[in-house]
Amino acid sequence: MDRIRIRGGRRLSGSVPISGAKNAVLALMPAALLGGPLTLTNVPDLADTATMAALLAQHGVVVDRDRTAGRVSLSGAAASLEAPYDIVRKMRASVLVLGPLLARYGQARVSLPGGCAIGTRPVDLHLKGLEAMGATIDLEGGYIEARAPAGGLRGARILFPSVSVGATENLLLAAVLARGESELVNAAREPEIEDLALCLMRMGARIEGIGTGRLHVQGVDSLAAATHRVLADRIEAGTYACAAAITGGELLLEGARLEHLGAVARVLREAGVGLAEEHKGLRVTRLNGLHGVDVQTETFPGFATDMQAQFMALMSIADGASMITETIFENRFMHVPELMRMGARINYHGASAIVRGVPKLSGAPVMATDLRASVSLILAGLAAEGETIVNRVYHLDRGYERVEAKLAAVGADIERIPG
Ligand SMILES: CC(=O)N[C@H]1[C@@H](OP(=O)(O)OP(=O)(O)OC[C@H]2O[C@@H](n3ccc(=O)[nH]c3=O)[C@H](O)[C@@H]2O)O[C@H](CO)[C@@H](O)[C@@H]1O
Ligand SMILES: C=C(OP(=O)(O)O)C(=O)O
Repeated sequence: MDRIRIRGGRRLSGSVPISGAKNAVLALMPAALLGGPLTLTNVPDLADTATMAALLAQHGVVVDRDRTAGRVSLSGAAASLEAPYDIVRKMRASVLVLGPLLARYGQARVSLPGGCAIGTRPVDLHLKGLEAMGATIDLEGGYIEARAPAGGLRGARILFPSVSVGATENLLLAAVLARGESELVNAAREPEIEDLALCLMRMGARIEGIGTGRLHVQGVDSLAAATHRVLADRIEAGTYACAAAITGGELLLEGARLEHLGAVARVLREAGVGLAEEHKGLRVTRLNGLHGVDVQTETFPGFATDMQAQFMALMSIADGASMITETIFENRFMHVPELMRMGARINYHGASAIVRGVPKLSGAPVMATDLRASVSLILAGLAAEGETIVNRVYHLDRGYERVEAKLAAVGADIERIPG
């Protein structure tokens, strides 16, 4: 297994190209099951993109992927309507093939994704929404067995009792080919959903209310070919913003958009980080000292749960205390004991952690159990005195394209040690 070695204490400066968003591309690629061909550009070269490509290929979609150019073309009809356990267990977003398969082919058999390190993550809202559209769902042998009524899925009014990014995406993907009108109420408003809706519109879908919590969809008979550029990854951008801040540096995040950071931008500014939108992207500067700021994770435009671990690393060297409350996932503090091994002072109980800033962190061998936890340890390593070795880098490779190369290019002393 690869590891990453960091020798901390270097101030970062320069430009970092922000890749296409992992969480957008994982919802966009399954749209190819609805029609097409679909060509996506600005596709990040990630383990998760490769997993989604493999899943679609085993469904029978022809995947033409140019990793260097960041382009994926997806064409052809599905020959298999089954998403097998061996692929779904690697990546929960695989469940996003369910809505499209059911809408276009009238049936699907998709492995239940199960929980993961950050929480139990059920898919009940996805299934209830599809049932409201007339589908019959059985859970059998660890699989979701779904069947549309004769004549196909029917449009429906779906009121989400709580906001779910994945359920909104799955039901939007299903509603665009359902008969009649659908309304998704209390839908997630994350920028990745707007990106999915815009791509579906390019393919011929009829959607109103894009960017709001209420999506109206008028089903159409078929979707046609389209080309769509994946939006920039706001979580990668937020992560590099923390890298600039934690090293006292300045970075231009090429392609990043301030409006997509939501509350992350406000909180970073309160902490003493300068953010300015420029023609090429977002300039991030650590102004003077860093101050402790309290945050609570929320759905967009609130503070993203996917930025919580990185912000905690930053707060670990701020002046004063910061209370960080995780409201989205029940077990998303696995970075805490590892940050503490590097000298961070953190107390946590239940969903809240109090971080009392220390003047210096010290390098240590550390291990992470999920994607954002891993990158928070890299951030801590950039600021720490001495050497940090981050183990289990495969988590990082799910969501960060060439992280060590991007950081080394702006002055970090970082390298990958092949395992
Ligand atoms: C590939 C992708 O885009 N992943 C993102 C997506 O995950 P994902 O789509 O899985 O997250 P959701 O928004 O669905 O989950 C939010 C909360 O709702 C719960 N829930 C969800 C569905 C359901 O049917 N029942 C239910 O109870 C979840 O357990 C969780 O506690 O949004 C999360 C919240 O912004 C991000 O952290 C993930 O990075
Ligand atoms: C939790 C995340 O992703 P996923 O939903 O793919 O596990 C993430 O991107 O931080």
